[in-house]
Amino acid sequence: MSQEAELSHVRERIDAIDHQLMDLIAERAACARQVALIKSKAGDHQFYRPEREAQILRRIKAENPGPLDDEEMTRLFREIMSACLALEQPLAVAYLGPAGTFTQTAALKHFGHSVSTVPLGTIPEIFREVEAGSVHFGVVPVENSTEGVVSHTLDTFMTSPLFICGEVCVRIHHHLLSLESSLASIHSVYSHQQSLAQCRGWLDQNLPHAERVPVASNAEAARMVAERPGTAAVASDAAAEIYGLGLVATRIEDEPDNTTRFLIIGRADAPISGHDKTSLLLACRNEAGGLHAMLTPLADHKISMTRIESRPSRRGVWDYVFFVDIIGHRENPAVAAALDHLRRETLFLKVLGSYPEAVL
Ligand SMILES: C=C(O[C@@H]1C=C(C(=O)O)C=C[C@H]1O)C(=O)O
Repeated sequence: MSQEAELSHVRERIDAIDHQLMDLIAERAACARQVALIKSKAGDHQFYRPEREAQILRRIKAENPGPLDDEEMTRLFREIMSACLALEQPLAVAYLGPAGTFTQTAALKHFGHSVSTVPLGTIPEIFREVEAGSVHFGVVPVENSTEGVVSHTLDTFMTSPLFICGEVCVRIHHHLLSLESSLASIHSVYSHQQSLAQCRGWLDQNLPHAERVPVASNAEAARMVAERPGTAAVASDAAAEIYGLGLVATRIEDEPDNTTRFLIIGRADAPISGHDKTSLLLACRNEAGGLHAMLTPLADHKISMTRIESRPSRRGVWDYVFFVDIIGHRENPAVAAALDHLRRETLFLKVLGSYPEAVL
């Protein structure tokens, strides 16, 4: 067979597969519509089901036959589900803007591209809009593998009635964006203070004399730099594209596997998915053994803790509060028993939410 004939044979096969795929996706979308009808009839307006989506994505990952890797395969299914859900209920998701931030990347990674993303200026504003019901969910950064905790997010949870209903991790690559084409012409570098910190080593080495200017977000830095010759921003390639900037240097983060974890916040948490986490806010007695007494119930019920963070309470009543993440859903019997026990051992316990462990 000639190369032409061989190619056209395989292409015919691809066309036929695409046709089948389209029919199957359309059939899937019709099923999602049917689900919406059944839910509406029962007066259930919870169209978005994070636990069900997590289960589907986990199954896709487990059954993926290759040659596409798990990340690619789950990403494709993430988008199919996102489009199907949009037929049931178009979701509005607030994130820390402006357009082009890593928080927007996190929102799209978690929900897929069929949601509308709403940029807001500050973390407390995101909480307020979700509370007010003007958006369905919010996405906020909570911790970075190099720089640690995003304290603003934790502090906002102390007074918020909202729940955590999901988590998503994004690999962060920082680039140096500018109107200039050489490092020698750059006298100031703008970015969010976390990003400046994540690139400290590179900046010390390559731009030791440039002033570092912390601003509200990386994307805001890119927006400002687009109007200021002689400056540069540390931000994402999405921001470079949106604000028309060139990349003077790429991947300038000090840690190659620099990852940020984001939380999805909503007015309710998520039902059991089978692989869940629970986030807690605790205050213990300010006395010898206080912290020990707080952790004993977790150990007694064999609950693993994945994170513990202390923050000044800023309320005067307790000196410090602790943010603790544990494995398991609050409705799992062992977790429920540990929480009962914890309630007796601590001055204050608030369950910030149970939610599926990140799949993507
Ligand atoms: C179809 C449903 O509703 C939504 C859409 C889903 C999908 O497309 O698979 C999954 C969960 C929900 O977010 C459902 O609840 O099963």
